[in-house]
Amino acid sequence: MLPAAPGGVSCEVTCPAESLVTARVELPPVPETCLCGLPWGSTGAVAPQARVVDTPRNTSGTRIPETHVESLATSAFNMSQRLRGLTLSGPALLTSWNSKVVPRFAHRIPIRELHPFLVAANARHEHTIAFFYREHCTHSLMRAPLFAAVQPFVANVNYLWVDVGAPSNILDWRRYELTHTPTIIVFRNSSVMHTFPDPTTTEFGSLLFFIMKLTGVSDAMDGHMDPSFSCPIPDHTHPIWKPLHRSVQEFQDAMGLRDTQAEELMLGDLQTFIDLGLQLATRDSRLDLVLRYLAILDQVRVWEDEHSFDDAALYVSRYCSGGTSAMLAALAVVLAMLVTRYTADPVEEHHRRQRRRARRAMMARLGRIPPLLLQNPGLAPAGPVAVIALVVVAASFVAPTTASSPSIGNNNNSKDGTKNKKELSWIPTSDTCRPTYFVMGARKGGSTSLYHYLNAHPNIKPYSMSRRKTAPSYGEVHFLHKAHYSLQQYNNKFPHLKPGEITGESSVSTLVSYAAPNHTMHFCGPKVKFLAILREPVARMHSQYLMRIRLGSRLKPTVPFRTWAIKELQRFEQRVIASPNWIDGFEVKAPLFGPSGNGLYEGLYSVHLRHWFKRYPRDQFLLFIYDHFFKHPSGHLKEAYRFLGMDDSVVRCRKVVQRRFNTASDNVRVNFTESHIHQVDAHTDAHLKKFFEPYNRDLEALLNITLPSSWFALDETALHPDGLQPFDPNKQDDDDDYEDDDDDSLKQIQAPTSDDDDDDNNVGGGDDDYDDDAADDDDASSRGLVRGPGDVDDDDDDGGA
Ligand SMILES: Nc1ncnc2c1ncn2[C@@H]1O[C@H](COP(=O)(O)OS(=O)(=O)O)[C@@H](OP(=O)(O)O)[C@H]1O
Repeated sequence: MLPAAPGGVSCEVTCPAESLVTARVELPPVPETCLCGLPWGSTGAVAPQARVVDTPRNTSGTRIPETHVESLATSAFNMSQRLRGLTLSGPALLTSWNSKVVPRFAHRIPIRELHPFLVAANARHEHTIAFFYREHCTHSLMRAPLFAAVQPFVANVNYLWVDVGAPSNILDWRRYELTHTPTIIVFRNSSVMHTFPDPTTTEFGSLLFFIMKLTGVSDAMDGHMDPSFSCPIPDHTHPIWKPLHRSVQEFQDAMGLRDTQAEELMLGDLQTFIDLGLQLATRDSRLDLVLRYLAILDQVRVWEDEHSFDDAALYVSRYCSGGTSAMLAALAVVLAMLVTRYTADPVEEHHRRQRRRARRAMMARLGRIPPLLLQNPGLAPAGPVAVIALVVVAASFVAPTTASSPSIGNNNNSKDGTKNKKELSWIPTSDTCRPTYFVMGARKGGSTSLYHYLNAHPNIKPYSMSRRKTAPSYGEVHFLHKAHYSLQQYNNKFPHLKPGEITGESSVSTLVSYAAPNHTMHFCGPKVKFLAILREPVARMHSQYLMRIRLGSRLKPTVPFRTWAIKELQRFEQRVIASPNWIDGFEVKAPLFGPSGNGLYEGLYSVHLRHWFKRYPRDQFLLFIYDHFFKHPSGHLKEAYRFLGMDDSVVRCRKVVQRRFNTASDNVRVNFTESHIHQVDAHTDAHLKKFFEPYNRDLEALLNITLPSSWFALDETALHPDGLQPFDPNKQDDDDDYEDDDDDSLKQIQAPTSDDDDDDNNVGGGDDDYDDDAADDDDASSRGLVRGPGDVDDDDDDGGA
């Protein structure tokens, strides 16, 4: 973003990936910040105000007329006001519908009928020009009049409107290699002659452009070309599609609206639609609809790795093709904002009263807003957008902000200890999760000890295992990264809490899970807190290796540490090669491994933390360095208590921290005597340290800390120019060293099976040695934990303590 210009805001406007133009425009003043990354398709009646401050060009370097960019930018800007992170792209699309520039398609054939048609046309040696559209693709609709306008001038050709229809037509989409709508394809003798995905110019019309291109006069138009824009056809092979599509359907079903009905309702009477949404937002029974829709947005966000609801809404609108979804997404965002503002944090019964009061206040204010709007003629042109805007502004006026809310465990008091009636609390319902803090790792970082130390506090209650529990709790629930359980089943794993009490869990895969931040936000809300102990990555890796051998968990005692390290490095590199975009500037863009992780991947703390920081503010994390924590454990434990809002004077911390949990001797299953091959030799240590060095430096920068020098200390002379070398270069690493997991005792400790795909959506394909259940092996068995059969899937457990 550029610095604000006098009297306005400058921002870099870049079209989404499928568009072509990059330009910098100066925009009128807006609250907070300016809006970037708008869909260029959001056009409509606007008052031009944006000013281009450099020369817009498309990706092929062609200069784009400034006036055109200005009008598009202004149009998008005006219709998509940014309000506290919200882009109302739905209403923006809606405006173009309402303006009635777009006729409904008069002539159409479904794509399924196109092939027989072409075969028949072929028999007659005819050409066919087909305009592929989707009913709810705004861009298709906007191009349609241009296509229609040219029709009278086209002779001796079949002129077709082809409805690409629903996902069930995917084979036909593939047959014609359709990726976007609108697309124009010219067929000759029933085979494709030319394909023009969204060939569009506002001045000449898409087909006219096509004809000019055919006749060779198109070069003359280059200076007048628009940036292209179109609706991508959803990738139905992508794993997200099914849940996304299902969620959208469920949402619309739950609202009692078919897609077209919703659309008509919106088009016919936007105010009614908004009123309906607001009613939903104020009724308990319907809040889950909003949350459900947020789940859709979350899915999209996980997929696209976007940063805010408006981006997610944008993608929903694209992948669900059109105005309805965009509108619903935008509306859902508004509602969600209202909901989250009015249902902020923890637990107890008396907070329900607060919530009821808050809801009454909200309803009163909402009831007042439309008349206010009507009385203010200045707001009239903004219409529906302003309605939503004012609702949001009004809601934020009466509701507390996240920053001002109290910390967990002390949620009824403001920071200075006085009661603040305006501060509302997050009330866990069946829709929210019971734990309010998470020890998130790192694996082998001492998290078991930390979790036990925390639980020594009388008001911090541990994760409760089932009634049939056979071993002490280690706090791993495997919910946030795998979603094996329903929320209710998850909550049942925790005790019921009295006022002033909190509970939490410790699943060491949480830190590295790509899906967990979104899951946590979705199920546990914005106020939960996180603790982690970060251990020097090579030591951490070594500890993990030894644990696996001691437990006989997929690693034979004959495998030297160096061999395992090489194998892990290779796995890491293979995954990186398979997913070249997984990281960008130490920011993870794609999950490289599932929760089973990888010896190296798990030590890239900055990468994982940065992913978390995108979802939760930094001050909700308490991060310890292993070396520091265990040097002065009692002082740091007190700090952890205070961080969780608990009184640190009621526990004798010095006594509590005397015990070490989950040490080497706690997790021995096989007869194993450590020898030199199990140690970290200088060569391996040097190469691994070298590997981790940039990530550790990045961690220092991210957390603004100085790590202990031991994290970087390496013996340069032990480095080999060709990288980490096996003990015997002639000996291939034998996969037999990595045992198949046919050990029943290990199977017992796996998390319950589920039809759910791995939420982390590994790239790089399967690695049989390391499936996701290995994570659970690590999490559970690593701690010497022996679960009884009922402990892992005892979903009927009422969890009561
Ligand atoms: N008080 C104290 N001081 C120093 N070190 C300690 C302490 N408590 C736990 N530990 C060490 O932490 C390692 C176990 O970490 P985790 O509990 O996070 O392991 S796990 O991922 O949950 O399996 C494990 O490390 P290794 O012994 O190297 O395997 C524990 O010894």
